[in-house]
Amino acid sequence: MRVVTAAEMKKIDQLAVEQYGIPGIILMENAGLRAVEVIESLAGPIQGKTFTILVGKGNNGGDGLVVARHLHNKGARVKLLLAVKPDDLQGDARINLNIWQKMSQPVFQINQTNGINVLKMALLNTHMVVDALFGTGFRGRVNDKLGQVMNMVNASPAPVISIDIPSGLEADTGRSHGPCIRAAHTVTFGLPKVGLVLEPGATYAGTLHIVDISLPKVLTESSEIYRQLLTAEGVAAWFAPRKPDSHKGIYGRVLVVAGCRGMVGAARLASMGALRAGAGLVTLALPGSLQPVAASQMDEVMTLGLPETGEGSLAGAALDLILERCQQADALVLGPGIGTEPETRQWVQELLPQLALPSVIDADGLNALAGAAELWKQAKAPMIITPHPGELSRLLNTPVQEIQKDRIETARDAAHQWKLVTVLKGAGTVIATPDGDVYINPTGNPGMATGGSGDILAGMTASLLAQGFQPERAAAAAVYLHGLAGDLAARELGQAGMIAGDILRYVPAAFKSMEEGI
Ligand SMILES: NC(=O)C1=CN([C@@H]2O[C@H](COP(=O)(O)OP(=O)(O)OC[C@H]3O[C@@H](n4cnc5c(N)ncnc54)[C@H](O)[C@@H]3O)[C@@H](O)[C@H]2O)[C@@H](O)CC1
Ligand SMILES: [K+]
Repeated sequence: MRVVTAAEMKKIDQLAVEQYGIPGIILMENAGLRAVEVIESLAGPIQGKTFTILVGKGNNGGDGLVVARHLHNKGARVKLLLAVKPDDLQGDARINLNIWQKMSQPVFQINQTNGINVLKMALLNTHMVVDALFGTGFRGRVNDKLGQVMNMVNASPAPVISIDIPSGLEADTGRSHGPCIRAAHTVTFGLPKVGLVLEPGATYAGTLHIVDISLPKVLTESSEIYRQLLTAEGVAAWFAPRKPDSHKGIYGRVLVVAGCRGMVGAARLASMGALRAGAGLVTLALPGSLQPVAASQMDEVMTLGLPETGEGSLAGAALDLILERCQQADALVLGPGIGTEPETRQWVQELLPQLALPSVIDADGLNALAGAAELWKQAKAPMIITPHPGELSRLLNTPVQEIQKDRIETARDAAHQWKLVTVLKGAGTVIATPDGDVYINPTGNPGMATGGSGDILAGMTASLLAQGFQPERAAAAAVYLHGLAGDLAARELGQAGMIAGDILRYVPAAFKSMEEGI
């Protein structure tokens, strides 16, 4: 599903009206009706319930007026508060205000002297607050009076449902520059807006309901919109069912080059991540002295001990052996826990241009390339890099704050510049392709900010590469399923106490949940 900026959504709305002849007021009516359906699904029968509806002057307010009318018709008590003077409303929003007034329904104005008191009383006795103050046309910050209103609504115990986007939120960034509604639910129209899927906007929006308002599919599926939200259906469609006459050779061989003294766990987690994501065979290549312990911990993974330095990291002498093993593998994971010795940096830089199999470069593999990222351009096969903001900061020589300011465009630039799939980890992981497409991941939770979580992802990604996935799909599907495994683990165990091993244990359940979620 595509994810749009405010300008892109506005253009789609405009084309729907001007090119396809769908009257704007029909779109508004559909928006309001769909919002009422969501409200009904959350609140149960509407008859006799009380709703407080906050209405702004733009089309978002117009949607709120449609909601008010239908809730009233279904027997609700509706308290409608306007943030502006009635005469400030124009166009379709004005038409809907007129209809509401002709139905002899009262309109309260927040700006009148007793406006705040009316709101205070309303909030004491309401089942739900409908926030239709601002939509995608919002810019900057609200004035103090509206700020006070928003703070009162946020402090009220009644659940808030935001229309299209929480008021006060910037649709293009997911940030707010002042007070902002914190919704329990958001009903958004046609397509999700960027600000609803990036943090902190995603948290402000609560549960997201994406509803159809009859916009033509050619507009909502236009390939001009380069951002997509990963969904269970979308990801599941990339997987073919296992053939009855399967054998392990079909599901690919993964070579994991990982681990050093003190970081054998990273190697283990990456290897097990590859197996849990379905690879047929996984071989772990690691410093020779660590082989016995790794082998004793994992029955299902083959191990290969390689020459090591005095400090217990893979030595330069391992390079040829790694290249030899690469010839027997379908995909490679390079980097988890290989350490940061200068010798490591050297052999990684030598290895990279010689790689001829699809590879995932992670963790210390990335650190070894800080200042030498251009080497990627010499690789002979597709590559995926999986940096967290700190690692990308070292690769780009850009401060972390700059990267976090615009995660989508930063990842997109990196993917374009280096011609490889770039997975920028963190809340709302972004997967960018060299062609300029971007996937945004909605799964995952703060409990996954725990050592070893990324090693599992690297293994899962290589696993899908080995199973024949195109690099961008391997990366996107692995990120989605890894996050889902984390969500399932958190649901069972809580965020604070879960560890990487728990994420690993829930990877099979994540696959199952994705398949069943269709
Ligand atoms: N055909 C369409 O365009 C449709 C639009 N829809 C709704 O329309 C919304 C977009 O409508 P609009 O473009 O009218 O935008 P909004 O409804 O977000 O309202 C913007 C209004 O608020 C004012 N404003 C912006 N920032 C402000 C600030 N900081 N303080 C005070 N006032 C501020 C603007 O000057 C403008 O008058 C969508 O979010 C959606 O809810 C839906 O009705 C479906 C159809
Ligand atoms: K809103």
